[in-house]
Amino acid sequence: MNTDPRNSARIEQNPLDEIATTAYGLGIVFGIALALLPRLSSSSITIYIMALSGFHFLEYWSTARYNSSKVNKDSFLLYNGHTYILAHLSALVEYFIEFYFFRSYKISNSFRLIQYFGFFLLLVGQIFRTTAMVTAGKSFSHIIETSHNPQHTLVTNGIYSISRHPSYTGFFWWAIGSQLFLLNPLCFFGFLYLLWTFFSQRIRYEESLLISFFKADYLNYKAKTSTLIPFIK
Ligand SMILES: C[S@@+](CC[C@H](N)C(=O)[O-])C[C@H]1O[C@@H](n2cnc3c(N)ncnc32)[C@H](O)[C@@H]1O
Repeated sequence: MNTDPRNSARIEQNPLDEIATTAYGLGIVFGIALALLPRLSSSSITIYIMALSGFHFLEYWSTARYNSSKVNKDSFLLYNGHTYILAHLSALVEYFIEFYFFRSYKISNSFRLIQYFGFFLLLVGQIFRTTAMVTAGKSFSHIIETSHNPQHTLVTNGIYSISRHPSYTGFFWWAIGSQLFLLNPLCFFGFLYLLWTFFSQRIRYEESLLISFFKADYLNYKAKTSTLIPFIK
């Protein structure tokens, strides 16, 4: 058993009432969406809500399980900035407006292939995201580390040998896939633009720090591993 206090979750950063309420709330949202699944003429919105609720639960769970010293009430990543909340609200608004005015397009069989592809991206995105958090373990942090701490080692194995930034790649394709799945053309392009801009800047900044921490080791890793986000080398 690991008794090193540096690896333990800090109780003052994890108010148990808040953690329990948040997890319960996410479970209720998931459960309501699941119960509505067979009752609606289009199931994509309920599956999207289940995927969103599952995503936020897994963010806390994988941090708590594999990176416990860094877990805190914000690890659910529910308050991920105004743009993030606005993006999901826009997706819901677009979906419902189009469902109201162009119902036949939203439930048409002609677009099934796009939806299947979107669902596939959503699923693969979630697998990349969670696997990255599990693989990186203590080297992972929701906030970019600006100084090198001794527990932070360079991770290049497992999913990090497939993509240099698997958690970002996963999040990128998850979000793009969700808009294909919802058949939301406006949010599809909006998400694509916002996410690409966000991740290209974040990766540039994160890598400048990683190079200062790991020097040639990171440069070698970078030279042989792609990001799997289009046009981000
Ligand atoms: C939110 S995590 C994202 C990790 C990675 N960019 C990804 O997408 O899987 C950010 C932290 O991970 C660290 N990090 C990124 N790539 C890493 C790697 N290959 N090995 C160790 N730490 C890494 C960064 O220093 C930063 O503090």
